Amino acid sequence: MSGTLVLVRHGQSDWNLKNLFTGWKDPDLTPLGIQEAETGGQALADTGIKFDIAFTSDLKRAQNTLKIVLGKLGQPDLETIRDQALNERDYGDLSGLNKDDARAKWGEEQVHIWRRSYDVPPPGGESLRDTGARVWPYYLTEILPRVLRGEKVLVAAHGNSLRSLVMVLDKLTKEEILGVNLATGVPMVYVLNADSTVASKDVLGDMSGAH
Ligand SMILES: O=C(O)[C@@H](CO)OP(=O)(O)O
Repeated sequence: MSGTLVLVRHGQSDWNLKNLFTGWKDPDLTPLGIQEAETGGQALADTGIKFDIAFTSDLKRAQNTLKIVLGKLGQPDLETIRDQALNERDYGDLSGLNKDDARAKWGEEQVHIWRRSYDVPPPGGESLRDTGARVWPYYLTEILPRVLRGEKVLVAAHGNSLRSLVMVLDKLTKEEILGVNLATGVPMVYVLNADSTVASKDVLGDMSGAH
């Protein structure tokens, strides 16, 4: 039996708009972020999918994205599990700083390494590997068993917490994950085989503008 796993990054947040490192801070969606969640939700609704359960983080930009998507799906009361295991990567001392100011201070390359490398943590924060070390066990114990039972599972979370999952699902190397950026509000539909490998991946939107 194979199940379906849909991953969606939250719509644009207020701090995405202000170009601030966010991490575990808790800004809400902007009007554009609301629109992005609506567009992603509509794209999912158009596939005719009905979910058995949803997961989200402890942060309101992901929770509110999920709420909007579930509204579009006509499943506003779907059972939802919230867990901080799915939170964004903790940006440590960079949280709240402007990304361009950080580039001016530490250099373009260093900031890119902090943002996108696999194993270099930002000062006082989590590397992608550290993030994966909490996301992946949660996925294995709470999410994957349901997918393998044939359920359809929706996960609304964050750019880097989802990159840590995508890295493993798509079998990407440390070098390959450096170039991966997830667009806000664009659902990724994975169908998994019974052995938990990926049978197919369908991206319902445009990832090319993500940065
Ligand atoms: O600020 C953050 O928490 C993340 C996601 O918006 O930023 P980045 O894309 O730089 O990892």
